[in-house]
Amino acid sequence: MPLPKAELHLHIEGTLEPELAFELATRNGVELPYADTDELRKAYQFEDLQSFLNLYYELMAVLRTEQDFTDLANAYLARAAAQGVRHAEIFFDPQAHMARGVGMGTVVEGLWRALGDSEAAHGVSTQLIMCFLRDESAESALETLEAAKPYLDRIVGIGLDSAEVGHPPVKFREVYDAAAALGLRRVAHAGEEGPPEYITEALDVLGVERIDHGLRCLEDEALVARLVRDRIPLTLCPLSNVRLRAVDVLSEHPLPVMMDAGLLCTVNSDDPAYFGGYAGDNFDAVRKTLGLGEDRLRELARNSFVASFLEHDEERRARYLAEVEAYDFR
Ligand SMILES: Nc1ncnc2[nH]cnc12
Ligand SMILES: [Zn+2]
Repeated sequence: MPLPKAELHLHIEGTLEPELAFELATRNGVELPYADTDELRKAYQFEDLQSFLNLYYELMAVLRTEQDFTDLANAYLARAAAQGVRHAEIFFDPQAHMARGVGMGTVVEGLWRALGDSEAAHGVSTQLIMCFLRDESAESALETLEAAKPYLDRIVGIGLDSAEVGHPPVKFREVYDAAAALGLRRVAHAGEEGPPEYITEALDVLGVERIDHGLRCLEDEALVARLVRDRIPLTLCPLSNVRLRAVDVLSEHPLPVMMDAGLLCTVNSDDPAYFGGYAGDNFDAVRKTLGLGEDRLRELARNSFVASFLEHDEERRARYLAEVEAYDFR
């Protein structure tokens, strides 16, 4: 049995495996510019975040109907469950679909058909976090929040993703204020490729409760001290960082340094279909390559539930935490 964990940084569109992409392309009559799954997999060589995003957005063209989103989410939940994920807070990118004429309702209802059954079908509790694309305009983000209003009972919070450099958090002050007024939780990608100032700004201007990635906080000692003091969780994604060249090789990933510094770190998969592994694979990789011992692995699993948005169900959080403490690594 794998170590129980929560996944807090997972883009559902980034779980689109080549096989499902081709299946949906056939179902929807969408032409993909790749002969087969092998050729597609060969395109998974990325130089940076943008080179990945280009393929990520291109492949989304196969997602058209509610059923497509249901199938996508069910495939992820089955894989996540097999790797010990007990709770998943799942990002989705509505603007990337609405730009193709796929409505907010299609996306949310489609995902919800899988998420609503997930506890019974997969043993995984779930929440949805709607992300705004930071390389789109602030007005577009506001329109997206407006379009989500009929579905807010299914959305726990908002996030900020896509191309980071040149799109500072402050650009989204208004939509984050509006979301907070609606009672939505707030997170944002910051310090993946962007500077540590973006992390500070996400905290001060957007009022985020967790930082997605946050890797570059290490360049600012005072910021690290603040993140430690305020117990701000970081949703790290080690395999993603290697594939997108935020770190050169996994053996040089700063996760152990960050944990030693007292940061509240979690380990997640980001876009597992593209980066070579799901949540459990990320745990396995840091265990083997970074030599993390049982105490550290248990700490990461504990942190994932501490950092999760389970305030509406503290009994459940306590149950998950008890599973982590009782876990026998042998
Ligand atoms: N790692 C990542 N960073 C920013 N935006 C993303 N969208 C999907 N994956 C992302
Ligand atoms: Zn991400």
